[in-house]
Amino acid sequence: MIRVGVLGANGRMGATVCEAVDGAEDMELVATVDESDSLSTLAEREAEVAVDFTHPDAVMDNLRYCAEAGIHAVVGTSGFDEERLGTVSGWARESGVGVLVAPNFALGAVLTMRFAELAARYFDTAEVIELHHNRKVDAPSGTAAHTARLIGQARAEAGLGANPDATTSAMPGARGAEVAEVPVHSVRLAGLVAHQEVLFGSAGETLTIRHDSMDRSSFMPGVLLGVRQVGTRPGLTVGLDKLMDI
Ligand SMILES: NC(=O)C1=CN([C@@H]2O[C@H](COP(=O)(O)OP(=O)(O)OC[C@H]3O[C@@H](n4cnc5c(N)ncnc54)[C@H](OP(=O)(O)O)[C@@H]3O)[C@@H](O)[C@H]2O)C=CC1
Ligand SMILES: O=C(O)C1=N[C@H](C(=O)O)C[C@H](O)C1
Repeated sequence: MIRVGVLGANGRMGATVCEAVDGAEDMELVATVDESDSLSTLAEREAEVAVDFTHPDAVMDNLRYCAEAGIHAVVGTSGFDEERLGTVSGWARESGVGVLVAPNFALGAVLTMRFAELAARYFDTAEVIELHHNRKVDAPSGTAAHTARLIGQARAEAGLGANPDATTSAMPGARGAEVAEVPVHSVRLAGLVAHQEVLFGSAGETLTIRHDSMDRSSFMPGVLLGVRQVGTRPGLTVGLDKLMDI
């Protein structure tokens, strides 16, 4: 049995993770932690793996605690850039724990990112539109930022320059945020869960890759896979694709 603690247990994702861990035959939910609880609960209850779905402002303190306490971590919380990943990688290396940071745990979203990475070199222009529920605190989504970075890297490796774009006059925000020179547009709408479109265009053709999470259960197989494997992967792993052989 893997002893699991959940950080952000009362949140939308945390509550769903608690149910999924409870229902997994090879896991035991030993600790639930929210903002008013002490992180030391994790060590007191001898958690082996902590799952973090909290807030970009909280996740770094949580991960430093887990590394110091020798607890592996599966992280879904957004807000990771290269600097944060470097810091977490250092903590994981020093302590010997495994840390999995996954921008998105839904299988279809992981495939979307991989397909986008493959397609990027073949098209002149690329843009990302992400659509989420209106309670989401950050924009753009971690998934969209990660997708844009993968596209930007693939374009650079293929020797493509910036998106050709004749816009010389635009209202602030009209062309979205730029991540790795890829425009990223964020929609926030009551009723949505998590959705993304990656659009590619060249002369005479476009390619649209779309993924929809209609329910938070879509993230659970990926989270449980992460919990099962993180202890066998010391150091930092970024992206669920590394555990899926794609
Ligand atoms: N990688 C993936 O597949 C997915 C990632 N996410 C990401 O997960 C994160 C959480 O999303 P969601 O569940 O919708 O958000 P919620 O706001 O519903 O949940 C966050 C929870 O974390 C709690 N919290 C805040 N600070 C701390 C802290 N220091 N220690 C412990 N708990 C804390 C909050 O408590 P309180 O409300 O009292 O502040 C709240 O219960 C976001 O960053 C989101 O982008 C979401 C879905 C999928
Ligand atoms: O806040 C959410 O809901 C989600 N957050 C993650 C992100 O920022 O990419 C993953 C998914 O899009 C749902």
